[in-house]
Amino acid sequence: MPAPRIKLCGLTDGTALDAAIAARADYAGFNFFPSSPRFLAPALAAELGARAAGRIGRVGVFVDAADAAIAEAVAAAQLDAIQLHGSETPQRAAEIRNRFGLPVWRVIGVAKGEDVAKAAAYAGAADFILFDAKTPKGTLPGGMGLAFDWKLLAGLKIALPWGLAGGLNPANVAEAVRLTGAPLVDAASGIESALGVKDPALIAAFCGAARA
Ligand SMILES: O=C(O)c1ccccc1N[C@@H]1O[C@H](COP(=O)(O)O)[C@@H](O)[C@H]1O
Repeated sequence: MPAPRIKLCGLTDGTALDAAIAARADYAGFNFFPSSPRFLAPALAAELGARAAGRIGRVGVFVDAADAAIAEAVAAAQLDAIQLHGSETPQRAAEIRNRFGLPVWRVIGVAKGEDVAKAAAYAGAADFILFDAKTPKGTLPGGMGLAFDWKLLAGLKIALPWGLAGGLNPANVAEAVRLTGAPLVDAASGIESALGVKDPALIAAFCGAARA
């Protein structure tokens, strides 16, 4: 099984970004959801986006965002892809893809087997599916460190490239990859020493374990 690609999400400072690049992560996630503890304001997004250029892919995370907010972030951070982590329909995902000319990653929240099947509706509308744990109502839609039952992805048949998120950390990512065969893994809180504070040692450990 080839090693998975790695996305490290919610980077908010140059030290964490440099650690992600040094650990050979494939994507840096920049969070543009204002309620997130990992929210990145446009001025800092511009700085990190420029620092990342040509060294790591830049993925912007949005939750039911308006076009104007997406446009501002795309321009500031020079995004390479747009991750939709809200309740965006296939129609809205396709509209965003057409409007911004960037690959769209659609997140599917999983609690039960039937949730996994919802990914099929995004064929032709999104470019990539990211399965993440469904979070409790009234909380953040992601970045909560919650995992779902990875066995729900057993025998997955899907027309789009896909990845796994939700509660991944240096201690469990190897097992998650072994059980699911995920071609990409994504972590936010599992590489932090405190809420919203990325830890370079955990970043290195996560990338090493994901590839082990
Ligand atoms: O990280 C956040 O704060 C966040 C807020 C709103 C939507 C998505 C968010 N993060 C995404 O959720 C996954 C899983 O997070 P975790 O590893 O379980 O903490 C993360 O990789 C981001 O893509």
